[in-house]
Parts: sequence; structure tokens; C-alpha cells
Amino acid sequence: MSVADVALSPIHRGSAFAVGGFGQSTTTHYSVKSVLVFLSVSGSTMPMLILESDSIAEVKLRIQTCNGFRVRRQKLVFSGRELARNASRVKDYGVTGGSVLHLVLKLYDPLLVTVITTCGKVFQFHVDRRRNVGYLKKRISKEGKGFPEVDDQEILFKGEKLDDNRIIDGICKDGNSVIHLLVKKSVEDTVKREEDTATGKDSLLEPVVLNPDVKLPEVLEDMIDRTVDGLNKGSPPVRSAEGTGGTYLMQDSSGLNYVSVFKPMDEEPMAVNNPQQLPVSSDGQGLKRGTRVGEGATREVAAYLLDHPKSGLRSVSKEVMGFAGVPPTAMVRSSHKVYNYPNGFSSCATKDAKVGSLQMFMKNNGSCEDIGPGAFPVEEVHKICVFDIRMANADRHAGNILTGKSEEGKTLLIPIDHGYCLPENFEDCTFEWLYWPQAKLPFSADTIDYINSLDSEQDIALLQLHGWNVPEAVSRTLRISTMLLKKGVERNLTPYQIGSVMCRETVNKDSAIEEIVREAHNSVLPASSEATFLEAVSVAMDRRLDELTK
Ligand SMILES: Nc1ncnc2c1ncn2[C@@H]1O[C@H](COP(=O)(O)OP(=O)(O)OP(=O)(O)O)[C@@H](O)[C@H]1O
Repeated sequence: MSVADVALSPIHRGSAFAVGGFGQSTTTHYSVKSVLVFLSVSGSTMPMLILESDSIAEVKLRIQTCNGFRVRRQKLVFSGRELARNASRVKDYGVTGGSVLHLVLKLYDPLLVTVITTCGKVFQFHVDRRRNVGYLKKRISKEGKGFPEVDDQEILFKGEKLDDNRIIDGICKDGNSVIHLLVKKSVEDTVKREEDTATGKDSLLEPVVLNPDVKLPEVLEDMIDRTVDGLNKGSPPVRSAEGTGGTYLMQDSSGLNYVSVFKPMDEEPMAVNNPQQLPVSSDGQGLKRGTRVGEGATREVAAYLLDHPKSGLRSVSKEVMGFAGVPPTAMVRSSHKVYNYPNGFSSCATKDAKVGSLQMFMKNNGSCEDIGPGAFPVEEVHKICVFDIRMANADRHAGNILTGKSEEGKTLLIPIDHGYCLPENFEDCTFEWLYWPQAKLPFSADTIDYINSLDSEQDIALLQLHGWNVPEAVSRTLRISTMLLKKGVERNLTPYQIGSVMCRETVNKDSAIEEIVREAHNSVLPASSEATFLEAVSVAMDRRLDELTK
């Protein structure tokens, strides 16, 4: 049987019983067409039969059933676009017989384990978080001559003797991937650990200054200095096993802590040096509509710049963290042999330098993917809602919100991964929190004050001051999304109501904001000024929002 035969043969899903006119009944048999597609994962391609009517969620379930890859760990990309809306059908994304779906698997980040012997000798290696202490002992014994046998080891953490069955991830819960262990049997006299060959000589990390008149804030200078110290002391970047792009966790000089996260532009999804083997974008368009490959780092930096503290602009308030808690982020240039160089690393630090975003590593307990939203404080959810609506975020899935704890033990939400903020259109905006109960509660007075203080013109000027030549379409997005937020709170709308205006219900049905923009377009002359256009958007938006509150 040929591929075409398979692709066209119908699968009988069953029969439907339909009631016809007056007491008549007819049995309608229907069949659903199966489609043969190809699944490309880590360089190998395999055929897979799906139904034309399958939703993205159903396809992911099929992949889990056939290949064992858990649904939550899958990211599907087709024709340069992420199949992000689980409820939408594959055919709505244009998937047909013979289509190649790229599967990116999100794996657990490896844990950097630090073993300290009784005499204080330190050595480190990476292990899969899901392994247990018994495995760790085997790893230690396999390190080479002089390392203690499994039975000779006793492993302790904070004074507690660890049972062989303890899962490593459960021991280190702060996300900093470092656990201190004690190997009771001294090995220091005999250990000959192979040192990592990386030294400070063939690595580089420095800030990219686009406007010399803008001084880098102390917090960013400090983060860069600590990252450079780590590289100079030979602590190599550790590639994160999560995410569709190249993401590197940067260590401090002790090698015991992560300091920052480097995301090079040329390793973004669909970029030339993407380590996940995603195809290179054919038209320069990014994984989300309205974004371009290689612009993710700029958007990451913009997200931090625009996350103003509650007390006012950072230039005035000097506060490090903004209202939503976006981690401090800077643009840097960096080289290291660990980064992805498909044509080889030349050991020339300047020649191999990659430009990308460097973001502060935030201690965390995992992401919102790991726990249900019930326990999240309302204010924590609302700060993310405000930020996402304002930035028209096209990539707010639960994995992009880390969870942490405040000093008082309160759950904190930490938004990360803002490479798809401020797209040039609203097509791919998706907000995970839309389905969380907190989104249906009204904003607090404090949050409303913050929203009222926002000024999109000031924001655009700020981005320009920091050297981003903001494209007109991006400025327009920011103006419209800020307008929506303000008009929404004027009418006492909830985050859910405002967010729903910005998100499509299905892939092929325009969102309300897209309809508003189209209506405004049609109502002004082609050569009209931006101000005239925005006035038309404002009128159309008022009408639409008033309908919502009727
Ligand atoms: N600031 C941070 N602090 C702590 N951990 C981080 C930070 N930024 C990223 N990470 C870790 O690195 C992983 C990958 O980062 P990120 O999600 O930004 O990459 P990505 O390739 O853009 O992912 P995605 O596929 O979701 O678009 C995250 O899941 C998280 O575990």
C-alpha cells in the first residue's frame, strides 16, 4: 500500500443516530478521513496516522500513546508555526497528508550536583533530576580510579542521611540545581578529576551598549560581572533541556549557583543555529505570527524595560523589580564552546561571539505547569494578566511562569520567556491564565492605579532611548493594547473579559481586537495619520466594549 493509499483511506469512527422528520429516524454512517503525516523528532522522521478532524491535543495524545513522550513535554511546530492552541484542529493549521510536524521535547533540566567530601574537596556533575540517590552513588563510583564504591558511600544533605530511593529533584527544591552532599568515605587523596577544558581565555561575555548615554543599572552590571567571573573560573554554561531555542544557564565563580540565563539570537527557534534542529524560517517570520526570527532577545530586554515598578519609572524610582516581576534582562555578546556552533568553535572569543539576552536566574520551585492555579494569589495572577495584555504576549503558556516563594512564604509568580511579546499583529496572542479562576475577579484599586499610570507614548520613547528602533507596527500594538487595558478597567471589566478580546477562540476565527483593528482600517483613508487611525480604533473599541457591559 502506498503512502497515498494510507493517506486517503477512511477510518470509520462509528455511526451517528439522527432523528429525521416526524417519528422517522435514519442511521447516518459517517467516516472520518485519516491522514498520514510525518513526525520529525531529534533528526529522525517517522510516519504517523492521525484523523483529519483531530485537535492538537488529540494528536499530542496519539504521540504519547505511540511514542511515550508525555503530552505536557511536547511542542509541535508545523510550517514555521507553533501548534499552540490545543483545542484547535490540525487541519485549521493547514496540516494535510504528507505534512511534516516537528516535535520539540521539553526535558527536565539537569541538576548540577556538588559533592563535598569530608575534607572539603569539591567536585561536580550533572544528573537527570528524576534519578535517585542510588543512581548518584553509581555515578560517583564511575567517576574513575580512587572514587569510592557504591557500598562505601554515605550521602548526606543538610545533615540528613539520604536513602537510596530519594529522588534527586525532591531534595533540591529551590530550582538552583545545586545540592551539597557529603561522601563519608574520604576520596580526596586519590581523586584525579578531569577538569573542564574551558577556561576564561576562550570565552567572552560583555554588555551590548546601543546608546552610550544610557548607563547600565547596577543590578545588570552586577549580574554580568558575576557571570563573567563564572566563565573565567571555568564554570561552563549549562544548556537548558527545556525550551525550543538555545537557553544556557550561566554559573557563578563557585559553580554552585546559577546567576543568569543566556539566550543567543542565532539559536532562537527557526534561526540558523537552533540546537533543536527546527527548520530555518523560509521567510524570516518567527514561531509566532507578527514576530521575526532573531528579534527574541530584543523583545526580552524590552519586556524588562517596560515592566515599570509600581512606584513609577525605574529611572526615577530606582526599584529593580517591576510591577509584574520580569527578571532583570540585558543585551550581551558572548562566546563559549558550549554554545551551538554547527560549523565548529574556532576558539576565537570575539569571532564566535553571539548576541543575545542575559536574564537574571530566578530561584524557583518549577513552573505553573507543575501545579494547578488554585493556590496562586489573585494579585500575583493579575500582575501577569496586566503585563500580558499590555505586551500582547503571544507565548504565555504555563511553562513560562515560574513559581517561587516570598520571604513570608507567599507564592510568587515569575514571568519569563518574553521573546514573543509585542508582535506586529494580534493573531497568536494566547494567555494561559484566561482559564484560571483569578482572571474572573475584578482588579484591585492598586492595580487599576497602575494601569491608569501607563503611557504607551512614553513606553515607545523609552525603548527608543535604549536603542531599539521600534518598528511602526510594534508601536501600534503597544498603543492599542494599552488602550484596551485602560478602556477595560474604565468599564470595570475583569482580566478574563479584557484578555478574551485579545485572544482568538480558534485558529481561524479573528479575535475581537483583530476585528476592531480591521474596522478602524476600513473607516479611514489609506493615507491617514497614525493619530487618525488610533482615533478610529478607539471608537470601534468603545462600541465593542460597551456591548460587553450591556
Ligand atoms: N530567568 C530565569 N530564571 C530561572 N530559570 C529560567 C529563567 N529563564 C529561563 N529559565 C529556565 O530555562 C528554561 C527554558 O527557558 P525559556 O522558556 O525562556 O526558553 P525558550 O526556548 O524560549 O522556551 P519556549 O519553548 O517555552 O518558548 C525554562 O523552562 C526555565 O526552566
